[in-house]
Amino acid sequence: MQPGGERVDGPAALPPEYSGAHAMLQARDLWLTVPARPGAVNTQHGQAEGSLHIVRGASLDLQAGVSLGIVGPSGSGKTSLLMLLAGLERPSRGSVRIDGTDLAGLTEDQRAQFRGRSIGIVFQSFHLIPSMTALENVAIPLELTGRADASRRAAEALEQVGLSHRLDHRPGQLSGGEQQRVALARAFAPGPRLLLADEPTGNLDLETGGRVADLMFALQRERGTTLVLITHDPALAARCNRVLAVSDGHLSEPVR
Ligand SMILES: Nc1ncnc2c1ncn2[C@@H]1O[C@H](COP(=O)(O)OP(=O)(O)OP(=O)(O)O)[C@@H](O)[C@H]1O
Repeated sequence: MQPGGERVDGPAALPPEYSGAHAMLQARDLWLTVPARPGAVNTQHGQAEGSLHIVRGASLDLQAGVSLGIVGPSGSGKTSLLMLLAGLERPSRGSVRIDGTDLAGLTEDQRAQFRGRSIGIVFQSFHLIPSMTALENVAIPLELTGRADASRRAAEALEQVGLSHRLDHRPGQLSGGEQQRVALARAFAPGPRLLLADEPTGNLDLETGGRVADLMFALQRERGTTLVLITHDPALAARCNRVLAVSDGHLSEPVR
């Protein structure tokens, strides 16, 4: 990683507060270091036993409304990096600022509230609550952030992903593509400034995955949401404004 991190510029018509030096998402020298198993020799990075550096000095600046694809081999640290950006993991070193808020300055509860309002997350395996209907799954984050009209907004969000005829279906009664569309509705419904997507098409066949990706990019552009997309698929990553690669915990320009 170059000193100062990777700068990813936004589209031409950015609001003034997010142009220039004001990055919407700013990660600085992020490290995630965990203890290696007692007695285990850490050969992964050729270093002494005792600690495992899963993310190693990742930095980036991302302007509002920009999409960034992150590629890299299995086990290289992509999901771990995303967890740091979401504030779901605490960095061992470094900082994450989103819309000017330093995640380290928030308590656990404040971070959860902040995430609920400002960050949408989409996972490979959907992570819907099986006992709840599509409508309830989408309404939950809205209720948690205190929206009085959660149910109406959830219904609108499901309509926007073409699922107004599936409001009362539980995840087990939905196809994989439909479940991921529910997950997209859930992620976008609170109007997040940042969407973090971890292999959102990884559990879907090519055609269904393509349709889910089309929908995700359409919503992202329409809402001006900043997107960080993790994927194994170079073609999907290439749909983003910019692509970076993770290798052995390092973030860098991908090798072409
Ligand atoms: N809390 C943890 N403790 C120990 N090792 C961990 C922890 N979290 C992740 N790892 C290890 O760090 C490495 C990176 O994991 P990560 O899930 O970030 O990779 P990835 O690039 O997302 O992989 P994949 O593409 O297969 O999902 C893996 O070897 C994983 O086993």
